[in-house]
Amino acid sequence: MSNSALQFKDISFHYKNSNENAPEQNVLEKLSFNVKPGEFISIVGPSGSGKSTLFKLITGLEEPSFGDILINGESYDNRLGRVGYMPQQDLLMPWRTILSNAALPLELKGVKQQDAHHQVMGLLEEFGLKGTEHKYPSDLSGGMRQRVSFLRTVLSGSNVLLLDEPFSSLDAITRLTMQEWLLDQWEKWKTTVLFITHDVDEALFLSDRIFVFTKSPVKKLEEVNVPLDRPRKLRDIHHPEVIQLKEHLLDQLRARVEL
Ligand SMILES: Nc1ncnc2c1ncn2[C@@H]1O[C@H](COP(=O)(O)OP(=O)(O)OP(=O)(O)O)[C@@H](O)[C@H]1O
Repeated sequence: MSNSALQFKDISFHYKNSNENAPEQNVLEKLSFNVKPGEFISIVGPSGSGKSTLFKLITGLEEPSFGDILINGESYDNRLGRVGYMPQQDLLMPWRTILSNAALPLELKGVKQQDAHHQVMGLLEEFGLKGTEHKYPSDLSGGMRQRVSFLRTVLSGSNVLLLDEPFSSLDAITRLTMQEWLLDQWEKWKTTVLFITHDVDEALFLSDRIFVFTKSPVKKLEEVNVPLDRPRKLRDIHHPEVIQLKEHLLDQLRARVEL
């Protein structure tokens, strides 16, 4: 097994400009980093700093202008479908039951509907969704819908999951419950997670490392290691060392916003 779940080697990227005479502005420039299997990485940075662009490159929706992206040590001509992606909004289909929503990635991979449903039924309890199989998305709370969305992402079968601000639309209490729930799930499935968030507390509670996008274009990755053991409790982020780290992160982010 490769000791890298995701590797960026000298990645540069710019969006094509509709005005051919305008200079091309790199969003990422010769960016390199390595994520080890099983790591939980959060990405924080102000609006427009390139977080979503990073995800678009990993999923293969965009191609780098230079450099190489490796998933589990391999470089692919087409990365689409190689990683699991969970968007900010759950994107569940309102006309499909929870069972058939969750089974969708399996069916897309060619698994027979009956087998896909059987597999999902075996997982609903573990995802805190027991008894919801015949309900519709509108019958569920926001937190439960995000659990279905996460189940769907896990069923993509990839060991690398990209989660794009998955809890940002939830109320504060549900959000905290979901953060603890996500850590339990991550420990259970032993996946590698990249998690975009605007919430520094959330990043500190969840992550092994935090990537901070401060300068544009993103060249060298600013990163911090979170000095907390696992399993974690929410109160752990009030540890003096973590509070100091939070101040440091906020200073970095403020410096960028004031540019
Ligand atoms: N499709 C596109 N075409 C041209 N420029 C784009 C496109 N998408 C994003 N950009 C630009 O690329 C830069 C990075 O944008 P990106 O969406 O990656 O930032 P972000 O950190 O995810 O922001 P947010 O937190 O608001 O989602 C910004 O300057 C943005 O305007």
